[in-house]
Amino acid sequence: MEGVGEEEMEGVDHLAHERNKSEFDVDAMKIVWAGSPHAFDVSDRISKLVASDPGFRKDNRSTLSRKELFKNTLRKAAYAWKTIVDLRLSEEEAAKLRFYVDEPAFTDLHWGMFIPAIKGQGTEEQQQKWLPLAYKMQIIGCYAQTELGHGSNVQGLETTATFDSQTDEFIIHSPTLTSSKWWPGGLGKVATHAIAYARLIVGGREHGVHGFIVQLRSLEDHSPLLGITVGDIGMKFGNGAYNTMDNGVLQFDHVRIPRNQMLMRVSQVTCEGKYKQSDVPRQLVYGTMVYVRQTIVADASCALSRAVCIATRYSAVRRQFGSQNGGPETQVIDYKTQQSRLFPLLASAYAFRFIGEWLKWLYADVTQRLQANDFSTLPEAHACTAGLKSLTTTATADGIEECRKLCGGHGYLCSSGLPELFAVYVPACTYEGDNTVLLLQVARFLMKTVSQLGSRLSSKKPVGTIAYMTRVEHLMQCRCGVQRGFAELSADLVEAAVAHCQLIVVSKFIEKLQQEIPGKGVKQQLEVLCNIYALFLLHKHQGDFLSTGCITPKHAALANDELRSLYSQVRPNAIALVDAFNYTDHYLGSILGCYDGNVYPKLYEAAWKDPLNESVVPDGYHLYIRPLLKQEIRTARL
Ligand SMILES: CC/C=C\C/C=C\C/C=C\C/C=C\CCCCC(=O)SCCNC(=O)CCNC(=O)[C@H](O)C(C)(C)COP(=O)(O)OP(=O)(O)OC[C@H]1O[C@@H](n2cnc3c(N)ncnc32)[C@H](O)[C@@H]1OP(=O)(O)O
Ligand SMILES: Cc1cc2nc3c(=O)[nH]c(=O)nc-3n(C[C@H](O)[C@H](O)[C@H](O)COP(=O)(O)OP(=O)(O)OC[C@H]3O[C@@H](n4cnc5c(N)ncnc54)[C@H](O)[C@@H]3O)c2cc1C
Repeated sequence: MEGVGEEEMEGVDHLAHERNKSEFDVDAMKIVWAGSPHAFDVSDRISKLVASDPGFRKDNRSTLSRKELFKNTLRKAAYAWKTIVDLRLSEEEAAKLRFYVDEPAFTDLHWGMFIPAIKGQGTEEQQQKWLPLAYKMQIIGCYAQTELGHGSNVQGLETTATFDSQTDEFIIHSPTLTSSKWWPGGLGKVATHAIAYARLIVGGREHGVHGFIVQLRSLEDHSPLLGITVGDIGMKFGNGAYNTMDNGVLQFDHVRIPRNQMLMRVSQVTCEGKYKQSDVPRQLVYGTMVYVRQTIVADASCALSRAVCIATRYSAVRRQFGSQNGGPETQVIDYKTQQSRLFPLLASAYAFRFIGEWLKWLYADVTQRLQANDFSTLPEAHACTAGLKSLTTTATADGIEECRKLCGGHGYLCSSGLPELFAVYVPACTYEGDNTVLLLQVARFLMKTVSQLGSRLSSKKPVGTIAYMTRVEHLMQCRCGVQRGFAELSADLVEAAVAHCQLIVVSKFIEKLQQEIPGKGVKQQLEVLCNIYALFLLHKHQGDFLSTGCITPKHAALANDELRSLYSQVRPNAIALVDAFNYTDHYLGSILGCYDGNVYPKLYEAAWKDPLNESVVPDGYHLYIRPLLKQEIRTARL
């Protein structure tokens, strides 16, 4: 291009000088981030497959209407399914392909909730009947629990399921407006079936909330079945964002289903109308939520790492102030304020990755125990998944917004990828359990644990976390010691719950570093990030730590000094640490975060593609602006 300097030419890696500073083996770190060489291979291969296929294009979303956007999402979902079938992708590869397509869609709930609910709460017979249909996508399911009037309070759900022993059926009914199912993803326009949660009534007696498989639409022409009223609940936060998902509203008008469509692993109703509760905790009916919460923690590390990758690369590209004798201005990544905002988020992305790995292990362990009717770790699994889902999604949503601000004005452009990432991600603080409500569950678990174990919550933590453990115990003692009710102290107890979850994240990061971690300099980099995560939180909450007496103001000052030193150690490795996420430019969807750092020409080129620039004189000029300019409207009545 004429007049284009070397610094703006395509094909040049404008971040090469940054990559050359790296002090560790980036390829080895890619394996650590992916979880294993196999996981890296699958992830790398599938992400490139998606990035190279025009059928998965996503750069035009912000210019589509809601109906065009939704139809495009259906096209992509069908295209993804065809790709999976044609290429005979494994379940793992297929899940990765849906992840890298990167568009909220009904498939999230079909694969992420409908199928797990049947696997977790269905009998063997029910699994054998419904799972093959669901795996082949011959039925499309959603998870219909939340209602217009109740979401957090599951036991307050109003939909009824009344057993009719004459016909061996359940009658599913929405008795009130507030009992309308409201929010389930995929429900509005696509799902043919739902796992619907309703109050079970047998012989005039209520037995609490249970799950039922209900067909919603004809498999012939997709029309809603008799007694089913279903639709979309309307536009949501942001323009494109989550509006690719048909979150729906559903009302049942005395819909009849066979008795064998009640999920009966936890409880049963016999054809004689006898209600039987298996000798398993009724909370297993909540099992799908526990499963999704642990996947959401892993998803938090993905979302936060995307935002941090964009902000880190752009912070290395962007120069502002500091020019000496006409030389280049200073890279904003070299400002200590930029580092003190960005690097704790980089450390958090890695911390959440590892806690997500541990939580996946914990969930698998509790699932295995449940199969042997060992329910001993269910309360801890619930508290951990609830608390870590709350902690990581809050930190990630706040972190994505901070990354947008770290990119200055250009961070506010859709082409930065950050507004869309925030808009799609932020409901994670609400769905699968409002984050405060979930922390109250953790607080309840801590109260019970303290009352059972006395002051020491657990001695099973690495030495480096003594301060964190003491902080939790101190916060709990301050609350439990006071003779006031849980409700009165709930705001304080939630703080203790957050402290407990932060203790878990720090201790699992330290445990991760006790493992064999191959690659030159890799473990050293992770140790730096672990220390940043732990010391940043200690600095942020130093009031708590000082009040325990286990650190002094001098310790707090030393911790802050150490943080600055750690930021300096990260600085030369920052670009390599985000390269280790191995995201394609397609998946990042960000000009500011593009791999080659050639930002300005891409920003400029993208601007002219906006539909508003299809004409140099905008529609409306002659009708509204020209009269204004010509003052022909002076007499017009405004
Ligand atoms: C789709 C996902 C795909 C992939 C995932 C990857 C990334 C994510 C990306 C996108 C996600 C896509 C779409 C979003 C999907 C969102 C779907 C939803 O939102 S589904 C609806 C979610 N709804 C909730 O989470 C409701 C929250 N409320 C509750 O869980 C409960 O009401 C409550 C708050 C726990 C209260 O329960 P309850 O009223 O029964 O009573 P108690 O508090 O007294 O508890 C009694 C007793 O039970 C224990 N307990 C409670 N819950 C559980 C549990 N889940 N497991 C085990 N034990 C539980 C509790 O501790 C008490 O024990 P006790 O103290 O008595 O010993
Ligand atoms: C994008 C999106 C997708 C969703 N997908 C699905 C889906 O597929 N299937 C499905 O079933 N649902 C879905 N939901 C619904 C979601 O699960 C609920 O919105 C969520 O559980 C929160 O419940 P709520 O809306 O009733 O909030 P509420 O509980 O009404 O929360 C409102 C406020 O009240 C506070 N509050 C509530 N109870 C207490 C308490 N006991 N103590 C202190 N404070 C309290 C909360 O902290 C919050 O500040 C989705 C929601 C969203 C936003």
